[in-house]
Amino acid sequence: MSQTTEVNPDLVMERAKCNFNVLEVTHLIDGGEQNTLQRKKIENIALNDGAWKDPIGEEHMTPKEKYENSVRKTCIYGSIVKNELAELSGMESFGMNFLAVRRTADAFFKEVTPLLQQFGQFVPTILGQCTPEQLSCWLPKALGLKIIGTYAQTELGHGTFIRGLETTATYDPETEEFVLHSPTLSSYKWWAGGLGKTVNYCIVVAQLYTKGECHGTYPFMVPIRDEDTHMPLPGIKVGEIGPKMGYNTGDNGFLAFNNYRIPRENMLMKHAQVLKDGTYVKVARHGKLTYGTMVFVRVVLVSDAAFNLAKACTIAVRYSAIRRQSRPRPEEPEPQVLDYATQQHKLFIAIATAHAFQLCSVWLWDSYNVVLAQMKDGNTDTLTEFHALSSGMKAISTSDSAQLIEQCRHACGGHGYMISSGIPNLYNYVTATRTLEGDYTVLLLQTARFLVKAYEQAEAKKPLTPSVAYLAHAFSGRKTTWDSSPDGIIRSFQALAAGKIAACVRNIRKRMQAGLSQVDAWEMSTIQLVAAAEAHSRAVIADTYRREIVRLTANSSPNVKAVMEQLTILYLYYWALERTGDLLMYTSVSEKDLVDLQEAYEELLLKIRPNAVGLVDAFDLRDEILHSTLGSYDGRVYERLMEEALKSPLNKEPVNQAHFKYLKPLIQGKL
Ligand SMILES: CCCCCCCC/C=C\CCCCCCCCCCC/C=C/C(=O)SCCNC(=O)CCNC(=O)[C@H](O)C(C)(C)COP(=O)(O)OP(=O)(O)OC[C@H]1O[C@@H](n2cnc3c(N)ncnc32)[C@H](O)[C@@H]1OP(=O)(O)O
Ligand SMILES: Cc1cc2nc3c(=O)[nH]c(=O)nc-3n(C[C@H](O)[C@H](O)[C@H](O)COP(=O)(O)OP(=O)(O)OC[C@H]3O[C@@H](n4cnc5c(N)ncnc54)[C@H](O)[C@@H]3O)c2cc1C
Repeated sequence: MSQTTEVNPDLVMERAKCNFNVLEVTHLIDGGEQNTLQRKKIENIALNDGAWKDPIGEEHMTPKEKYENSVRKTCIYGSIVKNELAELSGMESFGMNFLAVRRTADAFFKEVTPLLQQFGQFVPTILGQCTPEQLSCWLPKALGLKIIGTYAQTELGHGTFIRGLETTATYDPETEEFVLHSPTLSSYKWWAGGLGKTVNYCIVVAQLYTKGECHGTYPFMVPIRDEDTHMPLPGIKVGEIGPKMGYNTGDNGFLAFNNYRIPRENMLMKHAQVLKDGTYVKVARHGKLTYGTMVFVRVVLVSDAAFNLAKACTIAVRYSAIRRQSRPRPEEPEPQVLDYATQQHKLFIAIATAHAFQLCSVWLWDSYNVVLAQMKDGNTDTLTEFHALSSGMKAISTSDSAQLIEQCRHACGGHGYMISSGIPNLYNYVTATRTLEGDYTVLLLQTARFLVKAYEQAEAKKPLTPSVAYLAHAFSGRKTTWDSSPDGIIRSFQALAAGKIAACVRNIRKRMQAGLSQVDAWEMSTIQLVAAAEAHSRAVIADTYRREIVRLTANSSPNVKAVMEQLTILYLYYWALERTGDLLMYTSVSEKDLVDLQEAYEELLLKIRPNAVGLVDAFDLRDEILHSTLGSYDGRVYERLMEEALKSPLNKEPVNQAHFKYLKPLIQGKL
């Protein structure tokens, strides 16, 4: 935690008020004291020297300067953390070092590094899609940054619908090569991070053709730039796609092929092979194993959502503690805005949600490792459920985080709109994660597919997998009894998920009986299917959060236990109150129960209030990582805002030339 000599007196007072051991909660969030120590060690090594600091604020740079500055910092950061990056050589070991490296990277990059995809997708695809020989050839090069790569799947015309990709990879047995071709403008690869200017290699997803037959999409390792001159290779057209809402230091690019040849060995052949004579051999037992990188990144994005939300609430809570506004009691000074119940309503759910997503991400990661281990033994049975689970969690966590980060901006009033508050960059980053790696709606519809099948299993009294075991109770014919205990509320969330899934199934059947095809009946029901998948995912998140907190605080000190319990209950009450209509429909909840619940929620806000600053301090986010005038540990908000204002290039001269060039002639009536 960064310390300065002068700390805003309101923050000093808040920290004195906090009744729990902040460090104990930090350990809990990090997954143990050892992890905290290791994270801090990496942060200290990376951040204590400062050579990476921006010469001028990045927001004042041109796009070209921003990009070049980001590459500069990437190289400094890469040299500092190269040992930690090597840890990636086994996906299972994606542990604390990797998370600490990802977290510390944010001190260097307010937006993103052009090498994000090198570690977020390129290396994971090599790990997940290569044969052992390919792995030993490419993995050391990628980890050692001898080759720099990205993952180019999305095209101008298709992102969601992978089977609709148009880029072709046609095998030529004469030369034992694949010929990559982009037949149309819509087939141009589009979006891949780092592709515009940075990478020299690219994993390209293309339709595989051999012996005149198309076998679907597969990944190919494709050199696109000369390893010495960095010039695009003949047959390659590559460039950057232009300014975006965020990710502007990430040089997302486009790429097209003109009958471009690569050796046969460059098809990533873990799941299917093309033999020298062009024979296609399918190895995988599950049809979607080539989608593996997406599953991996979706899991990572849940932890990313938690981390970025933690940053936003640290900023907004600290700022709300030092910001004083209005005078409800004329005889008293202006209160801290954090004392307003409406402000607490905006912010405490953000803290609880950051905890919920953090714990769910660890649980999801552990479940993923179980699935990977089973797949190593040839068993892909659990992949479908895991795909449904990770799709739903990715959709909800990225979407809720973006919305809550925006809520944190609202909580910071006008100053939250300043780039220097740190919140706009956070929002721009996180809101993109709702779309990338599978759009929100599209992923929830994947979850819904699984839920409808699970419902049919339950109906037929067949065994159910753990995440949908609650469906077994969906056929009692009675409404679930409302009970405002934590377990009772979770049961109600499950009941309303079950009720919504049942309604979808009924609707689909009714529409099919009325003569619609299965596809049309499904399509007509998709609004409800998305709502059902959302309800299911929320029930899983609420249940996991509650279970994990109970488990992790079993030996905690009483005050830590109490405040963690308060946050989980706040989370449950908040979502119950957000879904009162659904609860009335699917449970026995009464009007009085809901009035009581609202009152209990408001009382809970008051209980959490004295610990609010302590709770965000426990996220232990260094000022360098927060990049915020409003959220620094010392709370010197107004001084920092003024310092940043003075850095504006417009303040470098007393009068701007535009005055003489345009305004003066206008004022003088000469225009
Ligand atoms: C030098 C030092 C510098 C250091 C700096 C380092 C700092 C950083 C450190 C570390 C990095 C950490 C990383 C952090 C964060 C990572 C961010 C990375 C950036 C990401 C940028 C974005 C990238 C992208 O977006 S890549 C493109 C992603 N694209 C998509 O996601 C497309 C979405 N579409 C789909 O997934 C599919 O098309 C579909 C699922 C919607 C439909 O597929 P389709 O084939 O049509 O399937 P369908 O016929 O509908 O059948 C569905 C059945 O298939 C099953 N199924 C579908 N998908 C899967 C799956 N993945 N797994 C298993 N099963 C699947 C499904 O269940 C259906 O089964 P059923 O039985 O038939 O019902
Ligand atoms: C910042 C950023 C970085 C990216 N990085 C990469 C990268 O490195 N590599 C890469 O390959 N790609 C990358 N992408 C692309 C990303 O994966 C796609 O944008 C994403 O998968 C969404 O696909 P789309 O753009 O085709 O959206 P579309 O599918 O065109 O979505 C448009 C709308 O249609 C809806 N829709 C689409 N299909 C359906 C359906 N079946 N049912 C109901 N509604 C539907 C969606 O919900 C959405 O509202 C990146 C994107 C962004 C924004």
